[in-house]
Amino acid sequence: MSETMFTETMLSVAGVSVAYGDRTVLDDVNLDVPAGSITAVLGPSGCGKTTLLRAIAGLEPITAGTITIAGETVSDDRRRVAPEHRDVGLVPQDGALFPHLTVRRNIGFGLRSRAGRNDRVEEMIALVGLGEVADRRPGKLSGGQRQRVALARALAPAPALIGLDEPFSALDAGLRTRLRSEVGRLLRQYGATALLVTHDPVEALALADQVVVLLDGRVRQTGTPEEVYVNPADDRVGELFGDLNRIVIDGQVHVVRPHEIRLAQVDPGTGQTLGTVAAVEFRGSYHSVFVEPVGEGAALSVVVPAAETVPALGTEVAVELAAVAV
Ligand SMILES: Nc1ncnc2c1ncn2[C@@H]1O[C@H](COP(=O)(O)OP(=O)(O)OP(=O)(O)O)[C@@H](O)[C@H]1O
Repeated sequence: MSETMFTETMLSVAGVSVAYGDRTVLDDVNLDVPAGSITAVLGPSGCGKTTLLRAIAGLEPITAGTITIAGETVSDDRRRVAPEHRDVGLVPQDGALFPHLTVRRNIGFGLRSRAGRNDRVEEMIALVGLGEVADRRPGKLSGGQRQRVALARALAPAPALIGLDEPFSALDAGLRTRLRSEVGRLLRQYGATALLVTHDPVEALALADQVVVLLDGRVRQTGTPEEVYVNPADDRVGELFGDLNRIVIDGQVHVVRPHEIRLAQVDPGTGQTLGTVAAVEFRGSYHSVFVEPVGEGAALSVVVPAAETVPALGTEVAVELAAVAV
């Protein structure tokens, strides 16, 4: 966890399974979300992320296990509390706003009691910074504005838990990054407890206190962003976060990230790992350089900052661990 100490568990998913017909899509899933924190469920398409969120929201029956929200058991083998009584706010993938209602009325939609409704709506509009477009309908908003309305609508009733389903996937790259940090800031400012499901490792690492890696309907690893990135439970988890290199130094195999190795001048007789530059891809602030090792092994992926010179294709280079390099 980050600096904050989380004590109360706001969401507990214990031994939960879900099946569609005779096909099990969630198998004995366990996760706890501490109050006031953000947990990301990360996994590739089809691993069961949306199903998990739907089960938590009460939209999907479970076949085994228990779901507890704010101390109340909402799903187990005997009971399934209706979605509207679960105290969960959902931000679906496409925002799912009501097209015929203004921003203001969309945000106020889930507020049952009239008392204080207007004040609450204005508070939410201010929180997400949509004052200037509050009387527009969703069709007249940008994608980023629509997602902020969806977030405000989910937050308005002050639910125990906010569930976000790939909330940035429909947005272009620049807006995605901007909105991601903005939503992270809003959730923290608000003290919300959130479960974010995503296939995007950057999103999970950037936003979450805790990352739960879901593969084929099973939790493969749970940890802080640093833990799952630096010490993946196995290769499949490691590969979710991008290139993994296996580099042999003095007969020992090191499994390292691209930024943990670097290119060096070939120094004969030193037992370096040698290879030739097989491909170079420009990635904006850095180049990804792929080195085909001499002898066996897959190409090594090395990060070279854009300000540094990139060797030409075919150049013979040495690859060494950045940590031991001098
Ligand atoms: N209503 C349904 N009936 C039958 N199978 C379903 C149903 N909904 C989802 N599935 C299947 O269950 C599996 C998990 O789907 P789910 O949508 O939860 O995955 P996901 O990780 O959210 O994927 P994506 O990121 O593509 O949305 C998939 O194989 C999917 O095809």
